[in-house]
Amino acid sequence: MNINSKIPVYILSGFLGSGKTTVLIKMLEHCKANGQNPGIILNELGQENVEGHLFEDKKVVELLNGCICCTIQDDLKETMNDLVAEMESNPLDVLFIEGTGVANPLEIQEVLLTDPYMNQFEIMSIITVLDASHFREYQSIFASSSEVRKLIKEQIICGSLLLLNKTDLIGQEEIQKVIRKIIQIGGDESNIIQCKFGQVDNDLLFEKRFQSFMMNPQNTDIVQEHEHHHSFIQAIKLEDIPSFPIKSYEKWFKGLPSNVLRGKGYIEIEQTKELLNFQYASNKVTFTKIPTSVPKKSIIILIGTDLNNEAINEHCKYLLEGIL
Ligand SMILES: Nc1nc2c(ncn2[C@@H]2O[C@H](COP(=O)(O)OP(=O)(O)OP(=O)(O)O)[C@@H](O)[C@H]2O)c(=O)[nH]1
Repeated sequence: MNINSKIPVYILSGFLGSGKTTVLIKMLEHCKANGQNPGIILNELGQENVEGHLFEDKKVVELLNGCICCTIQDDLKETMNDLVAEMESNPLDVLFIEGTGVANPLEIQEVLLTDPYMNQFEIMSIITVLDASHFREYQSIFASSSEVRKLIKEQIICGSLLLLNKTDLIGQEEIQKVIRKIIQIGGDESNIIQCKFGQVDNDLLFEKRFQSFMMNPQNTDIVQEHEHHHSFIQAIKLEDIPSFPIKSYEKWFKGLPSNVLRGKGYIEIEQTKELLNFQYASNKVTFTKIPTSVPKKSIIILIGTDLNNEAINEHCKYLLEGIL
C-alpha cells in the first residue's frame, strides 16, 4: 500500500433485492478491466452466504449472521483490521462494502470515519440502490410497515448516488411518480440516476461524491434516531429440500405470501439433479446455473416481515414434504 494514499471505499446500500449485488458485480468488472485489486466485504442476513459463486475468484470477507449496523459492527472493525494487516503483502486498490438490505449505511460510514480507518480509507460514495418497481408499494401505508418506510428514507438521505434500478419493470409514468416521491422523501434530484440491472456509466458509479467532513444535519438526526428498527425483518432457512421439476419451484415461489420480500439460495432439479441458484425479488424468481466446481447443497433463505405465521409454515411444509 502506498502509505500516502488512502484506499477508496464504496458503500452499497439499498433495500432487500433492490440490486446492490448486481451493481457491485458491474463495478468489479470495471476494476478487473483496469487491473485493480478489489477487496469486498459482504454483510448477509441469515447464517449462510448463498451468493459465493458470484465472487469465485475474488477476495471476499463475509460478515454473516447479523447486520453490520448492529450486532456485528465490531466484526466490521475486526475485518477492517485484518484487511489492513493483509494489505502489507496484498495491497488493495479499492474496497467495496455491501450492507444487508436492512442496514442503515450511516452506521458503516461511522466505522470508517473513526480512527484508525479514517487515515487509511476514504469513502468515495454511498451508492443507494432503489427498486423502482416496488418503490411506491414500499412507501404505501397500506402495503408496507412504518419501519420499511423509515429505513428506505434513511438509505435515500444517506445516499450520495441514488440508483433507481429495475426501471424495465415499470412504465415512464410510474418512473416519474417514483422520482417525485424520492424527492419528497429528501432525495436530491441531481443524485438520481435511472437504470436497469445496474447499467450505469462507470464515471458516475466511481465518481467521488462523499465529503467526509461535511455533515448533513438531516443525517445527524438519523444517527440519533436509529433504534435497530430492522429487528422486524427476519430470515428463515429451509434445508433438506426434495428435488422437483423447475415448474413446481416456479409455482411455489409464485405462491409465497406477500410478507416474504426476498429469497435466495440453491435448489435441485429433479430430472438432472443439477443445482441452480435462485433469486426471488420484486415477486419474481429467476434461476441460474452455478459452476459445478462450487460444492453446494440445496438451501432456501427467505427474508421478510412476520415470517413466523401459519401461512408461511403451511407453504414451506408443502415444499419440505415433497407435495408440490
Ligand atoms: N428485472 C430486473 N431485475 C433485476 C434488476 N437488477 C437486479 N435484478 C434482479 O433482482 C434480483 C436481486 O438482485 P440483487 O443484486 O441480488 O439484489 P440485492 O440488493 O443485492 O439483494 P439483497 O441480497 O436482498 O440485499 C436478482 O435476481 C437480479 O438479477 C433490474 O434492473 N431489472
